[in-house]
Amino acid sequence: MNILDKIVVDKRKEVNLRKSLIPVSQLEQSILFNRATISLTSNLRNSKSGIIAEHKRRSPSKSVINYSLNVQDVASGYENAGVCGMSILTDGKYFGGSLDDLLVARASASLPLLRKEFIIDEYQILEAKAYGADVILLIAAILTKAEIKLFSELAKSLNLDVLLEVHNEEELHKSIMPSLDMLGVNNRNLKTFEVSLDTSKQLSQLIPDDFVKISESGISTVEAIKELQPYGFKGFLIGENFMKTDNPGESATIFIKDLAGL
Ligand SMILES: O=C(O)c1ccccc1NCC(=O)[C@H](O)[C@H](O)COP(=O)(O)O
Repeated sequence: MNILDKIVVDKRKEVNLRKSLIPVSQLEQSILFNRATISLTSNLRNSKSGIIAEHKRRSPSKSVINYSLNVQDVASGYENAGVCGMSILTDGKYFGGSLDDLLVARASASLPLLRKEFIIDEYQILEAKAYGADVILLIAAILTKAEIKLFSELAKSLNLDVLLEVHNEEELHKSIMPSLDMLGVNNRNLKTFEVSLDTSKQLSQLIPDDFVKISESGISTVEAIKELQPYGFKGFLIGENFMKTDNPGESATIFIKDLAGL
């Protein structure tokens, strides 16, 4: 079993429990459920930096990253830095996150918010909307083609953007469909946890131009972004590099200024 398999086993139990505690009708009554969403896809198309900054307390690859920050400060710091969007890990067991983190970020910043979650059930997409997300992540490695279609079409019907994540060519081939907005290549090998930008570079040429391309994981320098931009990447998802510091917003500000050559 690789780490994704383990996460999915736990996630199925968690989602079943959540469904038994909070019915869909209650999610639909959330005051956020009918809010107008903000498009990360449009922000990325019009941005020079393309930075999507993540809130990430811990991870399977790095263990503890930072438990001493509050989401409100991180979200407003990222917004002041000028990032295009914010990613919020809502998984508790492996990443130390929660749906409350998403709610607090929603109240603290007007950025497009990505619910970074291991989505295996339509219920989690309704949760994402009810807790203030603008974008959902679908991970090709844990979904069938039929599930990708069903989940992405549900998300679009709720005006949520859809980011589909792949690790290899096979996942990419089964996933391409019009109900996706963005295609993300994850540079982290989930068997070894090694990261290589070559994964993004190799898969980039197979991604049709209709989708905004995002490179995810292991990005810690401005040079890495400059290396990836010629391959057509418009978005760069950065977690640990900002979150390991005392002030992720300030780190993102310095990073974005460096990138712009200021
Ligand atoms: O980060 C991990 O260890 C991890 C392990 C298993 C599944 C997913 C994982 N990370 C989720 C992410 O996609 C990253 O948090 C995101 O791309 C940012 O990565 P980084 O900049 O390297 O923190």
